[in-house]
Amino acid sequence: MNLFMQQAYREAKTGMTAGEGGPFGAVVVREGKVIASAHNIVLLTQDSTAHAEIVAIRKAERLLGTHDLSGCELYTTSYPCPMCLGAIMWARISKVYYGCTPEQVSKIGFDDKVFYEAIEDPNASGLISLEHSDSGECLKLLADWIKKEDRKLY
Ligand SMILES: Nc1nc2[nH]cnc2c(=O)[nH]1
Repeated sequence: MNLFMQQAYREAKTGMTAGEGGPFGAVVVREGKVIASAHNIVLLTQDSTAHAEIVAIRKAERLLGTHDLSGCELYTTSYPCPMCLGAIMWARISKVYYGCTPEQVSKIGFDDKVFYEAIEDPNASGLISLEHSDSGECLKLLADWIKKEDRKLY
């Protein structure tokens, strides 16, 4: 096994053995060096967003003092769920190595694949209702932002 994937694997094993979360680990690497590694801590922290990839990204960003992880790679023991894939893209990580597939993860009861299917048409999924509301007022925020001279896009 690749050394970075080995570290992600050990993270996953440690986390699940301790009862901190599901069997998932992730490592952020830059120029061949580990910047941060983490495992899923959803159960430990009672935080549904504390997936291995998100925790690793947060640690790496805190350590490097930036929200921009371009040039970094991510090793994760399973294919990222839709939330993590979004976080990975927001962090500008452009290379991901994954171990298990969403199909394999779904076989042990996690909903990663279900959510991927729902995202294609959330309102038709039966899982969630998304309703457009107060658009005029909210649009003012965007107008204010575009007028803000010191705005920083990320
Ligand atoms: N890739 C991945 N899938 C998950 N599904 C539930 N939790 C996780 C996680 O931490 N990582």
